[in-house]
Amino acid sequence: MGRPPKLYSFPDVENDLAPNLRKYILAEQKEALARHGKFRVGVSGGSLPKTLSRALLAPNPPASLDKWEIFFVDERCVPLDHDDSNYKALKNDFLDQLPEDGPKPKVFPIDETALDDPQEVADQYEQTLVSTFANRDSVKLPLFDLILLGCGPDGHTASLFPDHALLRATDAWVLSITDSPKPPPGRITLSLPILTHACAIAFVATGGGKKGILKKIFEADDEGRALPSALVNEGGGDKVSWFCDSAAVEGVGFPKRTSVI
Ligand SMILES: O=C1O[C@H](COP(=O)(O)O)[C@@H](O)[C@H](O)[C@H]1O
Repeated sequence: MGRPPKLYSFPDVENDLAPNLRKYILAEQKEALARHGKFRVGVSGGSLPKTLSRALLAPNPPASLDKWEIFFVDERCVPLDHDDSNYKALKNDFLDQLPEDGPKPKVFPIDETALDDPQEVADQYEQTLVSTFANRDSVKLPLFDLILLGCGPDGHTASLFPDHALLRATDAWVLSITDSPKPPPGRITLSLPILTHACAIAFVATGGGKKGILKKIFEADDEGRALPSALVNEGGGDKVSWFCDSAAVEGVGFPKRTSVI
């Protein structure tokens, strides 16, 4: 690996990982606000929203939350109130837990009008990105301030799955998938180049169910190197940080850090 990612390992999610993730996110927020007065964040579904809320809600939500713009790195093509919806997970675990009278982020869910046509959902979401990011960068690629990713037990991240043709897609910002190996089959996802273009990229992977796959990703042999999460490591280099607990990194030989400075 040229510019290796940072691998953080914490004994416990609640007491160690969450406060360090908070410190990291607030540092990225500070830099983003200094750069352009906004904090544009891409979030995942799965287990991420729960850990995010542990990190951000206590002792109090960030004061500048009204400067946050939250997008989804991937979404399942289901109604926003469906249990499989990544938006619903973020809403239940984080948005609905914010104090009523406090600042609120601006959130960009998918359009629900064409859920039976994932390509249409992807095109609409790409248009959302185009209109939001249009004044920056001359928009060759949207520049997220922070991307927060999960890593599935098979090494997938966002809705980019091992060996899938979407891993080679470079033209569109938002891609559709109709044969996701993990249900539901219809989904949209940011493409790999958009993920790795971000200013900062953080994976959150916890629990013993992740340990085998993290070993493969960080050992990066032929099989491991080709996994979607490993491709983010390769493309993002030292912009990438992994927030893991001891159970997830057991047996991983890669150098580990124990605290965000
Ligand atoms: O299906 C998905 O899975 C991944 C990983 O989820 P996790 O529960 O193993 O953390 C998630 O990052 C992605 O957003 C989601 O759609």
